[in-house]
This record gives sequence, structure tokens and C-alpha cells, in this order.
Amino acid sequence: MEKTLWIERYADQGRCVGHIEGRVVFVRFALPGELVNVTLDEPYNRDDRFWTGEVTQVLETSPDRVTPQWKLAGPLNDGGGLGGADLIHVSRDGQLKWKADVVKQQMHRLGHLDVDVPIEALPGDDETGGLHWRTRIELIADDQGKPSMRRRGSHVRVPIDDMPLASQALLSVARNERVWDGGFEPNQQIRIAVPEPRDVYVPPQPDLDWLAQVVGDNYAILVDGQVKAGKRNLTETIDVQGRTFTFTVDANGFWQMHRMAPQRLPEHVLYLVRLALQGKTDPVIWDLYSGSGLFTLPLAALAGAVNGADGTGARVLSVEGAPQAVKNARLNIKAAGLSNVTALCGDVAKTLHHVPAELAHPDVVVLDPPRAGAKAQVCRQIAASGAQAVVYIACDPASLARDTATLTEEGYELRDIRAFDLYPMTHHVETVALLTRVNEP
Ligand SMILES: C[S@@+](CC[C@H](N)C(=O)[O-])C[C@H]1O[C@@H](n2cnc3c(N)ncnc32)[C@H](O)[C@@H]1O
Repeated sequence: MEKTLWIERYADQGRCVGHIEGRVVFVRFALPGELVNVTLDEPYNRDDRFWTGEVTQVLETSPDRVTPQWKLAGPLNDGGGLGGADLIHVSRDGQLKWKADVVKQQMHRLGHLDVDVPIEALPGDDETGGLHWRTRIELIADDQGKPSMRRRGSHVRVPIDDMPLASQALLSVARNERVWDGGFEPNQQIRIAVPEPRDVYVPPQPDLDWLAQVVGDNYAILVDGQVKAGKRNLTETIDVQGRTFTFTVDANGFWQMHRMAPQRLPEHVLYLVRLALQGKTDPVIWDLYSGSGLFTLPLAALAGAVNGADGTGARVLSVEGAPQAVKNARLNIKAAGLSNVTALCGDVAKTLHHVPAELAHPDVVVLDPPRAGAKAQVCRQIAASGAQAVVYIACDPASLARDTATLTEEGYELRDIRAFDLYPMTHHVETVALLTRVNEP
């Protein structure tokens, strides 16, 4: 069914909201202020509380609208339909405005707080127009064994020979390994991971000499989880406040995907932790959901390195559930020469019942949970620890807002909030919040 409607505001999941005959309609590829024709997704029963649909024609255009740079990811009606870039029709400034607004809305609706949320683009994204930021991509082999992506709302797989969101280093590896030629078994899952060389200039379309010199064998092509080319243990290097940290990372495990996120996020987290510590040189810090130690290492080395102290006065407890990530974190801690970290493996909620006494009362808790958030139980455990401050890194603003409401009930107050555009061209956004204790438990 085709309908015409005015688009009123941003909603979640990359959609905007309008109304048809009093019923809410969530619309893909729309922008507020536009008059659009929309094809409604079936089923669209009269009794449904809301409908969903996709723009087929724009009759009144928002100044934030642009022609998609990656047509295949645009609207179905325009030859698109691939997932992974649901804001491809929005200008860079428009994307930042959209995401800041969504975080603000969620903090209001679920966090019961009215705050403005500044949003920051990562270095290099303006120059690339928001493309070429992914250091990891996942594809599926189609029936001809070619790499493909699924078309939205169907089982159709569309073969691709480019992925404009992938970093130039990744695309260069893919070309060199002839990934786009195919030769896979139908339905195989293909994952390509290429650490970003952050300390050198990466040219557009790097050549083979550059690849050999700069990337070498530091990449992975995994097929159904098995290494087909490159290697499983990748090396990632970041610089935080003049100190270089090196990480061994499992090619199939979690790592911040944007080229510059592994550097910018620890910088900001460290800034907030230091703000909360007010010059304390021997703090206890918890790093929950710690992965391979992206925040653990800078915290252990630098959080207590103030007023002439060398940082070793700090004691850090990290907790992570994935055994391989913990194994790598321990390697990374050792390689950095840090002896002030206790790295525990286990579910956060359960592990927090058995924290060694000398680490049981943190000054600051850093947490970076998965999309679902930490949830009420973990928030209450954090509050019960007596921590004076909480630095919360969130990839889903709704989860952050819900957990903020719990932490507020437990005696904390939101002191700082900032969003980062770690996922350009998509509705996803990372948010980092600092909460400090105002009431004793
Ligand atoms: C968003 S990642 C953050 C990792 C790390 N901070 C980083 O930036 O690289 C979330 C991490 O939480 C871990 N995780 C998920 N649920 C968990 C749980 N219930 N207990 C412990 N770790 C969990 C995942 O394995 C993953 O490494």
C-alpha cells in the first residue's frame, strides 16, 4: 500500500516518524520536515498499533538529504536494500544532528533527564565523507560462491565487489586476496579484519608495496570462523597521551570497529577518570566488560600518573566474560610491563560477588557493556561498591538511559555526556557518560 505523509521527527533504528489517519508510521530513508510517498511493509492491518514503511518518492525535501554515495545501501525503490548504511541518504552534518537528537530523546524518555548531548566526529571521517571507517566486515557467500550481503526483508543475497564503509587497508587486503572473485562455498560466513595502521598515512587505494610494508601478515580472512589467509592473533597499536600501547586481539573477537575508535575512546575515558579522581595517585579502578584490555592498559598506566607519580600506584580490576579475550588481555598487560592489574574471567554480575578484598571498594568504575547494557543488578552492585564515579561507555543510548535511571536511583548524578560518531552512515552511535555520587548508599 502506498501512502503520502509528512515526516515529523527522528525515531530509533534509523527511522523517522509520521502519522497516517492518527496511526504512528516508522519510515526508513526519511528526514523530518519532508513530505514523502511511502510503501508500507506488509502486514498493515487496521488493528496494528503502528505501521512501518520505506520512502519511494520525496515530494518536499529536507536540506539534510543527499544522494546516496553507496546506491546498493539506499532505498529498495532506488536499486538499494542492503543493510549496514541506513543513513546513507543523510548529509554528514545531518547524521550528527540526528544521532545527538536520538541520544537526547532516549535520555529524556528512559533516563528521565533533560540534557544536550554534544557529538564528535572521528578524525579522518570528514575527509572521507563518512566512508572507509570499518576495520572489520562480515559477508556471506551466495549460491555462486561470491561474497554478498542480504537484501533487507528477504533471503536474496546480492553479490558485491566493493564495500565503501570498509577501510582502505581492508579493501586493499580484499583485492590482494582476490576475495571479490569468489570461490567460497554457498552460505559460508566471511569475516575480514585488518588492524588500522594509525601511525602512517594510508593512501586511497594503497598498492601492493604499501600493503607488504605496512600491513604485512597483520590481517585475517576468516571463513566460518577458520583462518583462510593472514593470522588469527592480530596486533593493534594505539597512542594515548604520548604512550604507545600494543594489543594482541583475536580476529574473531570484539574490537572497536572504527579506524580511530580504539584511540579516541580510551583518551576520553582517561580524561573523565582523571577528572573524577581529582589527582589521586593510588586509586582502585574497575574496568568491567573489558575485552582485550583496550581501557585497562591506559587506565593502569596513566590514571594515577599525575603530580609526578609514575602511575603504578593505581590498582585495576578488569572483568570480561570471553575466555579468549581475557587470555589476550593478560598477554597485553604483561607485554606492557604492568603489574597493577588483576584480570578476572567471568560474567560481571557473578564475578562481582568474589572481588578480592583489596579491590572491593573502587574509586571509579568504568564499564562498556554489550548492547543490552549492564542492567539493574550490575548497576546496584556498582553502587554497593561505594564507587564515587562511574564512566559508562554505551553503544545503545536506550540501554545507557535505562541504566542511568537505575544509577540515579542509587545516588548518582549525570555530570558529563558526549556522543561519538563511531558508525558513520548508520544510525548507531556511541555515548560516554560520567556519573558521580551525590548520596551515600
Ligand atoms: C562492547 S564490548 C567492550 C570491550 C572493550 N571494553 C573494548 O572496548 O574493546 C563488551 C564486552 O563485554 C563482554 N561481555 C558481554 N557480556 C558479558 C557479561 N555478562 N560478563 C562479562 N563480560 C561480558 C563481551 O565479551 C565484550 O568483550
